[in-house]
Amino acid sequence: MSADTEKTSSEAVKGLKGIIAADSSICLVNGTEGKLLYRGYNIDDLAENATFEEVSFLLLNGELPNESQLADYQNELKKHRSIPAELIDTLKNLPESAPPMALLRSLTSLAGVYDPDAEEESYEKRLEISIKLISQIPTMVAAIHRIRKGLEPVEPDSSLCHAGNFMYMLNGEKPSEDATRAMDLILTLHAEHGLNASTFTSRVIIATLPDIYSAITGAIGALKGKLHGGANTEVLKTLFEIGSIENITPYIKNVRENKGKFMGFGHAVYQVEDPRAKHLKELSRRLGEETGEPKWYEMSIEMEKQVYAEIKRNCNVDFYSASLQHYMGIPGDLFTCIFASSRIAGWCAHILEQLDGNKIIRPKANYIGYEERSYVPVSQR
Ligand SMILES: CC(=O)SCCNC(=O)CCNC(=O)[C@H](O)C(C)(C)COP(=O)(O)OP(=O)(O)OC[C@H]1O[C@@H](n2cnc3c(N)ncnc32)[C@H](O)[C@@H]1OP(=O)(O)O
Ligand SMILES: O=C([O-])CC(=O)C(=O)O
Repeated sequence: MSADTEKTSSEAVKGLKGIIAADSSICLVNGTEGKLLYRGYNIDDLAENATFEEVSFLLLNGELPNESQLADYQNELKKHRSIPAELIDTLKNLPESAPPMALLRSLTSLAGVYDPDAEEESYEKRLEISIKLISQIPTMVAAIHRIRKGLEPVEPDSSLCHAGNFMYMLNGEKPSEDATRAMDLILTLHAEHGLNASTFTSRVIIATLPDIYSAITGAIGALKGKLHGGANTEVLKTLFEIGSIENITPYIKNVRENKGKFMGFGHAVYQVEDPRAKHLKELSRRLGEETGEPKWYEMSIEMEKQVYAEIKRNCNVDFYSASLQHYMGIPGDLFTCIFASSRIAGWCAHILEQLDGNKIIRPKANYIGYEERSYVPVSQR
């Protein structure tokens, strides 16, 4: 009998909640204190002071870069920004109606096919592929955004920083300093979060020793789900569906009566406020004022209050990122792709960590099926 078919009395831990599945020095998520550290640095410090270039370097390498390391890293990111023309050609032939995350998942897989280094196994090459992916996922996302709007993709601009260039490739216009900072903050806050579902997926895949593109393609698939990264898209849909503050109470009643879920609320780890939410909330407030459309922010504030009163769950990172990204002119169905453009840094850091002293990840199921039984020929069933 294989391990899976052995009868066992032990019970499965649903969702593997609380199970320690790896040693990791990348990120601490303290769910009772509401504290998040990337490589020991508090997310509040990073949100206020660091750029995504510094944060992604930190996640990959374990330390913040000094000036010359940062300059080299920025140059490397810039060098890799363009994606193969074949990806653009393929994208133009894929259905425009496909969800952007499905397009991103497909393009990432295809990028691996066109990367001559994809199967390289040295640490140096794997680090280079990681940097390439951190650089190119935003280029893919911007191309997806523009092509489905019937526009040509915009070539990257090497005079712009990572976040500024991302905004530029999305909109075709040089972004303001404020818009660049807003994107930088979103990228910093979403970059890493321990063994969440998509990161765990990336580690499970890389542990079988395929190539990094395979692991990232799988991670994008996991992030797409609405219980994970896909929740931000659902939050904006919810706000639009509710439409005004007066409709929040009946909406909540309806969700409860139908045993539904409040998207952007609850968390597998945080029992207190998600430490990232306040940063997104404050920026959403500011942009709501600046755009003269404070309604979505104000509705979010009221939702937060009423949902907490109803289910005693705080909002998570996906909640205020919805109104915020809406104010930034990003369409709702692209939000999860923006999330992926950030979380790629965490995924790659975990992939490199997993490969250092790798062991295949293979838990065991508590078999609850039939005892052994005899095959019955089809004519006798
Ligand atoms: C980047 C991220 O991935 S952050 C999370 C993004 N996802 C969402 O916002 C989707 C809505 N939230 C949820 O579905 C959940 O809170 C999750 C998936 C995030 C966490 O799930 P769990 O770890 O099971 O959380 P928890 O133990 O608190 O949930 C227990 C019960 O509380 C209730 N609950 C938790 N969150 C919610 C919610 N948002 N709305 C309604 N009820 C909820 C449910 O009854 C849940 O049981 P169920 O999942 O069987 O329906
Ligand atoms: O950690 C989790 O379970 C979900 C996640 O990715 C995040 O909150 O950023």
